[in-house]
Amino acid sequence: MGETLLSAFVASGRRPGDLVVSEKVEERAADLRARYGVQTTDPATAVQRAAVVLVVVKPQDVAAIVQDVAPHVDPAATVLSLAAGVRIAAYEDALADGVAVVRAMPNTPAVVGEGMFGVSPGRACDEERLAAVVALLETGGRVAVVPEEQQDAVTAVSGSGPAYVFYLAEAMIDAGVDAGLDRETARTLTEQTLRGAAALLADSDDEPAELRRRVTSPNGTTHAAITTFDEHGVDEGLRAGVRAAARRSAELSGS
Ligand SMILES: NC(=O)C1=CN([C@@H]2O[C@H](COP(=O)(O)OP(=O)(O)OC[C@H]3O[C@@H](n4cnc5c(N)ncnc54)[C@H](O)[C@@H]3O)[C@@H](O)[C@H]2O)C=CC1
Ligand SMILES: O=C(O)[C@@H]1CCC=N1
Repeated sequence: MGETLLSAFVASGRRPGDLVVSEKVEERAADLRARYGVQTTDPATAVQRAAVVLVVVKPQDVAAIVQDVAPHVDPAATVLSLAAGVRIAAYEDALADGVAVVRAMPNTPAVVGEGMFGVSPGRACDEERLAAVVALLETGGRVAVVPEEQQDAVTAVSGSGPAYVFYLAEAMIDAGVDAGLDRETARTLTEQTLRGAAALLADSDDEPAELRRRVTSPNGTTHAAITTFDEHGVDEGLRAGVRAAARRSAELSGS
């Protein structure tokens, strides 16, 4: 995820010389230097002159790294956490007063500049510092600002959401093969249908139910498919799955 953001920053025109990366696996650090032209150093040195400090390690590694860097973070800096389930208070307790904290839940389409970030500002984060973080993340996709209590819902909808779409894609491709298509053609048809439907949804002010109605001829093929989905409880299953993700997110963040 850190590299995804790094590549988005560089692709959007940020100068590699303005970015400092800390990566403990030296081979990986060398690779990042070679491919992006950034400097790498240890975390405490990396944060010293940083206006924005991104924390993109596994949630269980956050406490140790924040402890390490806390004395070196500029009080005027913003710490942006991308770690799932780690609460703003955990950062605020460890960092000096005045350091702004922003918690963000990314998703993997940021790799292609189409990510969705749900961001929540902490108590020391003013409008100006929040706007700077939003502008930074917009290089990797869209940003929605939500209160921290809604981060479990964001995680369930957009954080895990790409996996739900890939799950649908797997089923559509397999069903296409069962219906007689070769796998490559089934993938092309599925891929472009998902892309086209997503673009239409994004472009339209109409509700998804209305867009669906326009595809559905009376007693036609779409009607046959949707009726079968309903008989199999697909809608109910999806809603239950998203609720389970939100519950799991709450458990993981200890709330
Ligand atoms: N919403 C989503 O779809 C996803 C969210 N994430 C979030 O992003 C965060 C990072 O996850 P990944 O990128 O999958 O983890 P990762 O383990 O692939 O990357 C973390 C990197 O940080 C380095 N690192 C760890 N501790 C370090 C230290 N003390 N000093 C310097 N470098 C250190 C590791 O060597 C590793 O290269 C997680 O907290 C996760 O919640 C990650 C992937 C997907
Ligand atoms: O599956 C997970 O727990 C993480 C958080 C959201 C996406 N991946």
